[in-house]
Amino acid sequence: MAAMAVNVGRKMPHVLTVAGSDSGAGAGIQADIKSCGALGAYCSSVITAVTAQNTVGVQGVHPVPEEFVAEQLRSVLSDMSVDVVKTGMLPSLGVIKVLCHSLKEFPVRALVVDPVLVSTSGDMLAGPSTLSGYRDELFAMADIVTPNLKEASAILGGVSLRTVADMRSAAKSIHDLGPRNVLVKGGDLKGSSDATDIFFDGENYHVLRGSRINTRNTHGTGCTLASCIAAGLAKGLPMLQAVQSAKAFVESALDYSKDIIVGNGPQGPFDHLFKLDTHAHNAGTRSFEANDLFLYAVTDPGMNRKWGRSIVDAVKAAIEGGATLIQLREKETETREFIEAANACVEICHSNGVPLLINDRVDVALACDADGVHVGQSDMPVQTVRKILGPGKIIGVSCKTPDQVEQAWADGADYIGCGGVFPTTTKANNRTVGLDGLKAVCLASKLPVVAIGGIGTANAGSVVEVNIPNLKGVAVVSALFDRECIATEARKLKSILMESSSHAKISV
Ligand SMILES: Nc1ncnc2c1ncn2[C@@H]1O[C@H](COP(=O)(O)OP(=O)(O)OP(=O)(O)O)[C@@H](O)[C@H]1O
Ligand SMILES: Cc1ncc(CO)c(N)n1
Ligand SMILES: [Mg+2]
Repeated sequence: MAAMAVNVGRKMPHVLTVAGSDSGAGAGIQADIKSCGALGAYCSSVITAVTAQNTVGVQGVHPVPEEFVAEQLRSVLSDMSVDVVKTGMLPSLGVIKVLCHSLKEFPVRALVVDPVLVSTSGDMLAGPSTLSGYRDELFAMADIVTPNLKEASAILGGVSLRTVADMRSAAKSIHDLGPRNVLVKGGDLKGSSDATDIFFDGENYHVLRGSRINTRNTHGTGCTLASCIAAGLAKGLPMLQAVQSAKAFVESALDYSKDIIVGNGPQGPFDHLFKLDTHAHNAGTRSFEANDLFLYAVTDPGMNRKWGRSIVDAVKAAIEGGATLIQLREKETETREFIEAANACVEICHSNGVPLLINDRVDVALACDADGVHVGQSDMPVQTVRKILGPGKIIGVSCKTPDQVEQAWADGADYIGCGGVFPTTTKANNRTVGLDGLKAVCLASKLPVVAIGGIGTANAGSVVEVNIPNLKGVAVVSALFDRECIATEARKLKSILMESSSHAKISV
């Protein structure tokens, strides 16, 4: 006889969201799944409508037939031990009826109703009959209802809500419609310097104050808040605590994401997964800008020995003279000494806002938390470096040909070092590509390019005059580090680059 499937193990807190899909993924089902995931709850999803939506607005709405919403509800509720149901966009009275029917057949521990009526862009997300469905059917079953100001006003027949006192009386009136708790959200309260919501449990009012984050990235705050409340309840929090922690989550997510750029419209999404390790890692790392390549200084142990300088002193002087990026290229230095110097250089570079890269040695870059690594064609493959360093670090690759450039881009590099442009004594047996080779590489590259090899004050101008937009700078070794005063040479070189680039397209 076949054994019955028996579930032994851990039960995940489980939220079912019954909502619409947002193709832009900042709100709707997508926000709900990300929010629950971020808080450690499992989130299943019954889709009530598919919207064509972005950061500009809602371009189209395609409701899912009511019978098929019913079928999805049955599939999930009959099998998956849902703790809490959270609702978002319910496009018709029919869908509300189907949901109420399913909840009676398969009761859950709590019901969170976000009465989505209009998107922030002003587009209708619910039909005219929906409002009566909420009032007459769903609210009585709800543990909490979370209208924003416009929704609260619509639910109450169009009363105007302009102050926190108005929000209190709205919360009371909506409570009279049957839900156990009401949260009137003040995200849209005009002229408010904080973000105040009113929570009413039928007896007490709680004024929930938050800091207002100054950002355009607020698309989906309402969906996120309601999902976080649902996740909190699924994990066993009492209602007020679930609401308070949900509000704190939204505030942190908005703050973390206040400058992210996704889409060109007036209301961008935010990053629900900001607490992931990968994100924490990125947050501390300065993002790479192509202009960092402008005056790129590469250290050389032989030259430092010759002039009696430490790596750290050489780096300080290069930065003082205006170097925009430092690469430590220490082929012969002992690992212990290399790491000590690299740690000191990271500090100096970061306090001056200059990125520090390590040549070839991924282990040293990790050990000192440098900004990235520069590798040659016979060093560790770029894909492997990327895997080890993660998405936030800078990876540069030396390339001589368009094929190598294409490969570097496909493997996830951030910039190309092209050379030797001119003959050099710094690198033995290195084929010179010339200005023509440099040009071919720049034309083939989707990534920014820095020219390297035999470049100094005498010929830097001719490099700039190659005049291809993604040629972003020159990398130098001897021209700085094999000179008596590094800072003076760096200044001279920088002014030549600036002067030539004011005629060409290369720019700071
Ligand atoms: N700029 C902001 N800074 C901090 N908190 C905010 C901000 N905007 C909204 N909030 C908070 O986010 C939560 C959601 O409120 P909001 O009024 O934005 O909902 P909503 O209009 O339903 O959102 P949407 O429909 O865009 O998903 C509330 O707790 C609110 O106080
Ligand atoms: C699908 C969907 N649900 C809810 C909202 C409210 O933010 C939206 N914009 N889109
Ligand atoms: Mg909303």
